[in-house]
This record gives sequence, structure tokens and C-alpha cells, in this order.
Amino acid sequence: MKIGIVGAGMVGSAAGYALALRGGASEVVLVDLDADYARAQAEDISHAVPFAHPCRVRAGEYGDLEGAGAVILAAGVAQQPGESRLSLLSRNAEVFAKVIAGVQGAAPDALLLVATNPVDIMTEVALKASGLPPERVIGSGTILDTARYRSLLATHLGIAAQSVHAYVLGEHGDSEVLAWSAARAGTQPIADFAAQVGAPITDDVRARIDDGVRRAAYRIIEGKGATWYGIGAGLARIVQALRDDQRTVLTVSAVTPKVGETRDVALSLPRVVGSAGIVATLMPDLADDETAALRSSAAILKETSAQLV
Ligand SMILES: NC(=O)C1=CN([C@@H]2O[C@H](COP(=O)(O)OP(=O)(O)OC[C@H]3O[C@@H](n4cnc5c(N)ncnc54)[C@H](O)[C@@H]3O)[C@@H](O)[C@H]2O)C=CC1
Ligand SMILES: CC(=O)C(=O)O
Repeated sequence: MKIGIVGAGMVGSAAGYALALRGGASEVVLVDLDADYARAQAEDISHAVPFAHPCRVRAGEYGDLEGAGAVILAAGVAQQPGESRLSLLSRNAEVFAKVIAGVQGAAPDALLLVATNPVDIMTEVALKASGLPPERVIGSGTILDTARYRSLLATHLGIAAQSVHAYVLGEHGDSEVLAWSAARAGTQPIADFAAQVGAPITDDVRARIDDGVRRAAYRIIEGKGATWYGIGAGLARIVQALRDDQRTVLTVSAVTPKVGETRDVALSLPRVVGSAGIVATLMPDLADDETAALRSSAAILKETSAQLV
């Protein structure tokens, strides 16, 4: 599958690199406002290809996206240290008005995979601007937060992250919800497993893991200016689910008809991802406080997106 990437910065280039290493695409085309930068990124990534899978990596203009099955949108501004994702909204909404027109001029049916922050609201912006059906405009949402959650739980329990089944729901941002009540290790509820291996999930452990997930971006941005490896791998993972019609359950963002009292809000829930895009959405059984937190996250996102109108 040919994949376009608009925005060849840290996130876009990391996604291109991860796609090349995973064998997730037959061709990757990088487009950026700064064409020289996109060319340099593409050339650098192409030098990883002989160590991985056959894939043509090049830079191009919007016209070169013709025939792309999916286009990753990673263009725009990123957070400065201490800045929240939601504060980027008006600047990145302006960028998207141009980017989506450019993409659709060349690849009107390509599925849009949004990474630009605030990713949930940018998913809503992309849906409105593109006129595509909601199942074909997917935000990376909490795929990264879910990976952070699984990784920290796995370290605490002394098992592989792949054996931890746990999700982060709602906003990719400050109001996100770690679904503790639905978390499993192997086949067991996480608390039972933890007690059995002598690593109970005390209030302190829970608070430490919550902070480790919720504040990860702030810490990494403070330390190195931006985050890119985790999201690059997450975007490549979504592309692979699309390309191979894997029907994998991933926490990704999409405009959702109703969450509590909030209508038509983009946020993350576990969703089945296949070649058609989002094939189904699953609502996990949650504890009452988690349900309330998810509803509150939906309301915060809706309130913020209303500022754009
Ligand atoms: N969804 C997620 O989990 C994550 C999202 N992000 C977000 O991804 C976005 C990109 O972050 P970085 O790659 O670190 O930023 P970056 O500054 O390295 O790259 C952004 C690129 O967008 C390009 N660009 C800006 N306006 C454009 C336009 N109109 N057309 C084409 N290209 C344009 C810039 O030239 C630049 O190369 C940010 O909004 C950031 O917050 C970052 C990490 C994780
Ligand atoms: C920057 C960002 O959204 C993240 O690393 O979670």
C-alpha cells in the first residue's frame, strides 16, 4: 500500500522510518511545507530500507500522493515545554485547512490518519474538511497512551507488555482515562494477577503509573523537545492493521455519536481497525468513576472544539 505523510518533522519522519522497518508500506511519500527538509528526511529513511523490507521512500508534492491508500497527517506546530496539547488548536486548524485540500486534490478517497495535536479535535476538523465518512478519518488518539500504560504495568508485574491488555480512553491529553477496572494480565484481572506475583497494585503504584502515562509527554518534551518514537511506531501499527485488514483492537480516535450527554465528539475507545478503517467500536465495562471521567473528558473536548466555530 502506498502511504502519504504530510508533515515530515519528528513525528512524520518517525512514522516513515517505522513503516520502512516494519514493512508496512510499498511506498512512502513525504510532503512538507519545507520541501528540502522533506527530501532530506526521505533520503535518510531510504538508507534504512536495505536493512529492512522493500519500500520506496521519497519526498514529493501533494500531486505525488495520488493512489495513496492512507495519508498520515503530522503537519503543524508541536507543544513547547509546559504547554498543553489543547493550546495548539487554532494554529493547527489553520494548517489543516490547507493540508486537507492538498491531500484531497490528489487522493480524494485516501483514509486520513491524524497525528497532529490536539489529535482528537484535529480528527474532527479533518472529518469536517474532508467530507469522508467517520470510519475513514482516524486519529491516533490514545494509541500512544495505551502503549505507555501497558509498558508501565508490564514493568511493575515483571511480564511482557504484549501480555498486558489495558486501555487508555477519552482525550489524548490531560483528561484521559486509564481503565483500571477493565485491565487484564494474561486472562486475569490485573489486581488478581498482581497479588499472585507479589506485586500488588497499591494506591501509590496506581498514582505512579497514572502520572507516568498522563505526564509522559510533558516530561519527554522537557527533556528533549518533542516525542516521536512511540507515536511513529503507533502510526505504523495502525497502517499495518489497515493494510492487512487485521481487525485489530486499538484505541484510536474517531467522531463518536454519543458519549454520556455529549454528541458527535472525537475521542478514543477500543475500536476494531481493518481495511475499511474503523469497523466497530467497543464500549468496555467500566467502574462508575471511570465512566464519569470518560464523560467528563468528552465534555472537555466538545467544549474546546466549540471554540473553533
Ligand atoms: N498524536 C500523538 O500522539 C502525537 C502528536 N504529536 C503532534 O504531531 C505534530 C507534529 O509534531 P512534530 O513532528 O514534533 O513537529 P515538527 O515541527 O518536527 O514537524 C512539523 C512539520 O509540519 C510542517 N508543516 C507545518 N505547516 C505545514 C503545512 N501547511 N503543510 C505541510 N507541512 C507543514 C513543518 O514544516 C514541519 O516539518 C504536533 O502537533 C505534535 O503535537 C506529537 C507527538 C505525539
Ligand atoms: C506530544 C504528545 O502528544 C505525546 O507524546 O503524547
